[in-house]
Amino acid sequence: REAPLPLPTARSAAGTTSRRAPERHGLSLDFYAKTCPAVDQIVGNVTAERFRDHPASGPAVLRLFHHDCFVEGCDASILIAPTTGAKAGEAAAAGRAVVERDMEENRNLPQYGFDTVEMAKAAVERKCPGVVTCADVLALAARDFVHLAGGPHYEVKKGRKDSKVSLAGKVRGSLPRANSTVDELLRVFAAKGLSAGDLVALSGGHTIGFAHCAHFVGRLYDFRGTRKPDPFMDARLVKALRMTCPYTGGSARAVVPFDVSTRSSSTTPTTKTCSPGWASSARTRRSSWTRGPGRWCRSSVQTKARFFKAFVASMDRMGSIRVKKGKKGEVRKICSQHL
Ligand code: HEM
Ligand SMILES: [Ca+2]
Repeated sequence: REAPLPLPTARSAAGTTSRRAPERHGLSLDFYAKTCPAVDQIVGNVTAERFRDHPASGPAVLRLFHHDCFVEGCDASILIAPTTGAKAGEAAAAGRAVVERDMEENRNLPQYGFDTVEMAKAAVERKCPGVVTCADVLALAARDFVHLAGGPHYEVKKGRKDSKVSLAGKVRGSLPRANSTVDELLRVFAAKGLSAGDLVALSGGHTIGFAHCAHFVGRLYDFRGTRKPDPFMDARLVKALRMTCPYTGGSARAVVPFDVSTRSSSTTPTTKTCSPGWASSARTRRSSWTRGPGRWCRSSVQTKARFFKAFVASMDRMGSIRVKKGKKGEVRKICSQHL
């Protein structure tokens, strides 16, 4: 019997560095107490309606929040509209992307995620014009959808300013990729001040949502030139995924839910978090944890309560990355356009 691994709980993750996110970044729960006291509720009305009419908005918004915070901090830089018209032609001709959304990493972020944030922001603007930032609306909406989808509820600290720029050049290397090794993921997270514990907990975001077949089809049929599936993947999972994702001739638009049912698997957070999403990158033998990435993952999300606690703490840390204050930022009126 192997000795139990240290658990990457919220406390140990925070304790590994001197980070004290909330105070350091000056975010607070009552930031809009005087200027827009009902902001949580106003956003909540919109997210509840969107979840009812268009549930896929939930994962879309959660992912937006992640893609925002990892590139230049949580400043709504991801929300600036992609290049269109003459400028798009010029940029394409020069082989150059302009804003973050022009980059390949962000191209398949679903439009309904952006629309949802825009709707929530419009509702807030009607009640408290020019006060609440898009960055804060995004943080609140992401929180709402986590809860609506059956996850934990938590309070969101506010006070983030919106960015004055959105630059395509800042994207490369800032976001984790589907084929990153664990070591690469750890580096990307560390560069944002996030620990291995945060990486595991936040991967729980993949409890909801969808992935395009292209991200993993090689692992289903020809893992690293072996003409066999990835040996680290559960055979039932491979079978289930192959039904949606043929090796050739499939639709580039086909997606599968992260939380694929393998029938005999239970629906504990352990299975959900550590299965498709985790198996994907936690397989490399070169990593320090690889003697049992699954085991490491499983041990940290053993119980729902523990996983929820770690997830909430890590969301708070992710939501505090490089927050802009004062004149360093703006309060946009429409999230897709700078002032
Ligand atoms: C740990 C490193 C991560 C990697 C390698 C990763 C990778 C991916 C990939 C490849 C997809 C599928 C995209 C598509 O095919 O359209 C995806 C979707 C998603 N990711 Fe991540 N991601 C990571 C971290 C996160 C974090 C930190 C969160 C938020 C807490 C998150 C939330 C989501 C959500 C909710 C979706 C589904 C989006 C939808 O259905 O519209 N991811 N991710
Ligand atoms: Ca950003």
